[in-house]
Amino acid sequence: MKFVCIDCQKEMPASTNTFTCKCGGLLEVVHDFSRIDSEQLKHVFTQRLSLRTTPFASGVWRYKELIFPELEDRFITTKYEGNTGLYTPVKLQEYTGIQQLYVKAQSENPSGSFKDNGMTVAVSHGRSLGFSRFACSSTGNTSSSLAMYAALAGGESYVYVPQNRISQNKVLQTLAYGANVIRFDGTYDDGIRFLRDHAEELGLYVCNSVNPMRIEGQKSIIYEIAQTLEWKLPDWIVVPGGALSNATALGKGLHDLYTLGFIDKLPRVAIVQAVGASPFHRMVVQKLDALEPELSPQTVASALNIGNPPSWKKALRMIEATNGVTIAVSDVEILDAKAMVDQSGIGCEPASAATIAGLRALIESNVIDKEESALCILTGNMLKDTDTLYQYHLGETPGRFQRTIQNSTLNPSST
Ligand SMILES: Cc1ncc(COP(=O)(O)O)c(C=O)c1O
Ligand SMILES: N[C@@H](CCOP(=O)(O)O)C(=O)O
Repeated sequence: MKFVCIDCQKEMPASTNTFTCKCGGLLEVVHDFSRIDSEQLKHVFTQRLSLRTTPFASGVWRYKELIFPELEDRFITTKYEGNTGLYTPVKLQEYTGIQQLYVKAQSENPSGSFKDNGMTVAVSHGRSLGFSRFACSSTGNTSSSLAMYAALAGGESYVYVPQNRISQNKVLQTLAYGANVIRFDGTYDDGIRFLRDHAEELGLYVCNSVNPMRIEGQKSIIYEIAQTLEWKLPDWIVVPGGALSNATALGKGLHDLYTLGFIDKLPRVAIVQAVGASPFHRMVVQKLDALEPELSPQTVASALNIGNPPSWKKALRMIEATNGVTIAVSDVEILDAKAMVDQSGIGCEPASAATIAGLRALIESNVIDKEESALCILTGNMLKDTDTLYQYHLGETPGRFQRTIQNSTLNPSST
């Protein structure tokens, strides 16, 4: 395993805490899979499904050979993440208009979001390099996940969170896990810039998705989906787009599965952004040469409040490789889709529901045919942002699927 710069192709050992090449490009992990026997490995992955308490019971470390084969098991910090539910909710099928719909509930991860798939690998990599101080810039989910794994590893976490437009619940979850929470006036993008410039001098191991080990962990999401579906993926995979780590990891995982012969066809991918934070979508539809950052991203889906997604080049490569598409949806569309996800019994936070809103819009505009099959990745838990829930159902936020609380005198005739 080595790190390779995606811009100048310079190679470096994977035993480094520097995730940006001298030329400014992001690094990615390159494995040597030439000695892998895919059929035998499939068998091993199936056997590990029945494990309960070894690291291989994790839905990430089950695939260790494809993620971080060199890691000594004593460095693995795991909460048995992954192994999340794959559902086929009729309500969402009807709402989006597609005939076959799957949703993958990464919200069922231990800290409540998809970040755990990546964080277990980043923290384990950091530990193997001798780090015990971990850091991130975050809108709240990365920080909750990092705080949880750092605590589990007996280390310390330093998390930089924007003062405004993020969910209080996520900050509290982070704090409660014991993190050092540093609030600042700015956005996720400013925090990333700060860590890029200062993490090394502060002795901090950076756990954001600029760290290629995060991406290695997150690609297990598509491995797990493929294994559950007996290595046959739906026609479309739909992911939300903020910093674009989901999109990047999905691209890398699909590439692995296809080149190793685990799947014989690549699905198409749709990335859904929020209208108020959609620089990647704008770049794709306007065929711009480079991403033009959005200086003041603003969406109710606070996890998507990212104006300068670091991984845009990796995500673009994935869109090209899968003949993918991008779309932006409004806050109202996101909140109505979220209400439908919640009322289907699965539940998710606003950023995740962007996938359902996006799928619905792509079907309405005939980009996706309703006869095709699709899978939406639901990235975060519905209790991650109760302020937005309150505002939608009991406050002033417009929408179509509000529920009300009835007052009662506990008289049976009132039910
Ligand atoms: C719940 C949730 N959904 C979606 C996203 C956006 O995903 P990505 O940054 O990988 O594009 C985030 C934040 O990254 C998130 O926390
Ligand atoms: N929504 C994210 C922001 C992106 O973070 P990264 O870990 O992909 O760099 C968060 O939860 O902080």
